[in-house]
Amino acid sequence: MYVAHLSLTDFRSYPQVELPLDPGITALVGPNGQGKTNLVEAIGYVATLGSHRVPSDAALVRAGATRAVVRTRVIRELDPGSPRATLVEIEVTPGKANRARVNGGSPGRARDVLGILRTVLFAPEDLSLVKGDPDGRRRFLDDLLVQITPRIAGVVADYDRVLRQRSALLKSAGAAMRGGRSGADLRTLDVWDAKLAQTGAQLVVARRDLVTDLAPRVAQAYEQVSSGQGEAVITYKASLDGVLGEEASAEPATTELVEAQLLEAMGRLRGKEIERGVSLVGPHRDDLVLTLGGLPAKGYASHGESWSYALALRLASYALLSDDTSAADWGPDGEPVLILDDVFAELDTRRRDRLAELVAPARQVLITAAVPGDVPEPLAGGRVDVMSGEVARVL
Ligand SMILES: Nc1ncnc2c1ncn2[C@@H]1O[C@H](COP(=O)(O)OP(=O)(O)OP(=O)(O)O)[C@@H](O)[C@H]1O
Repeated sequence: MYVAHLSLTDFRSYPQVELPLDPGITALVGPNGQGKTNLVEAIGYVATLGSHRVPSDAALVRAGATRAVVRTRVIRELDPGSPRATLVEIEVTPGKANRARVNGGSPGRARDVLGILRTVLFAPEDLSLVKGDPDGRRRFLDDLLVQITPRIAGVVADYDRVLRQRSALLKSAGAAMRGGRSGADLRTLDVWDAKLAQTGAQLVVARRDLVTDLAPRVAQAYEQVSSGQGEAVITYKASLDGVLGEEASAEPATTELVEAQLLEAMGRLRGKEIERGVSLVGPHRDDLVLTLGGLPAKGYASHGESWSYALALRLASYALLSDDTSAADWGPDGEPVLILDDVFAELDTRRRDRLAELVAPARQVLITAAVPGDVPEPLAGGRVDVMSGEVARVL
């Protein structure tokens, strides 16, 4: 698939901009702060309903405006030689539920457009996948899951809601106990335990399966990027195992089994959870463990190795999505749009050339760079200059 057109209204620095795009390679080039990343961020938003730079939507709306609109025309080839265009329009209104329209139809839930466009975006922020806290790695897994199986977005949203409500209840149960009262809160807690176990189990199983599929691709991508220096191994570490012991994940992870395990773990932790007012077990406490040559990447890997690892995670995601022939909701041609935001300036020449070689054959690659010379020769395809909110194709 590829994006044939991007149109933005009041998104980031752009009051209005139109950007026609071709398949193949496009480098968006211009000095710092001119709006290159804003363009690719918008394309990534259509695929994931999130920004790779900020956790909430507020900064995406142009200062002074109340809502932003992102429109893309996505082309997907259902059969060779028969491309189909889908127009996706998302209205971003911070503080309210975002709305989306497909092919000019009536507005619906934004979540319903997930699966139409797939992207894999690699950016300097990805270094935190290796060096940062587990929440970034959990989001990495969930974003990828949603691109493969869009309905998982509903499970993630349900889990977050249940988690918030259960935590509130744990706090009030703790306060009641300290005040010498008990009763109603504990009975209600049983209901929320069941809900947390039910939605949490779906997420844990989906993530574990995803990591199983991703692991060999990460190992291969790391080897390619680093020219065979060090073995990259990824594993899913469930917080359940910390409560029930490693044998909890020894059996094949069916949803029913994990649901029962989560319930048992919550039962064991109840006193502690009430005391602390937080949910201590479940996918919100899990992690994706990254090791390099048998050592944890976080804390041991060098800066360059951490970069290669982050890149390997993205290239592996790209390979997985490209190989996934179920291709979300509407047929084949699921190869995602590959976005490389500001990355070449950060890589040494060897890694730069290696990356260029690996991504050059992709269906559509969008690159941002402040200096044209940072874009390696094999990727010097189409160029768009970005300057003061204007975009101009360089012929
Ligand atoms: N919500 C917003 N409203 C108005 N302007 C914004 C908003 N968010 C970001 N900007 C502006 O957008 C510009 C940054 O754009 P962007 O990050 O796309 O730059 P860039 O061309 O990728 O730069 P660099 O090469 O430094 O990465 C900044 O000038 C910033 O002030």
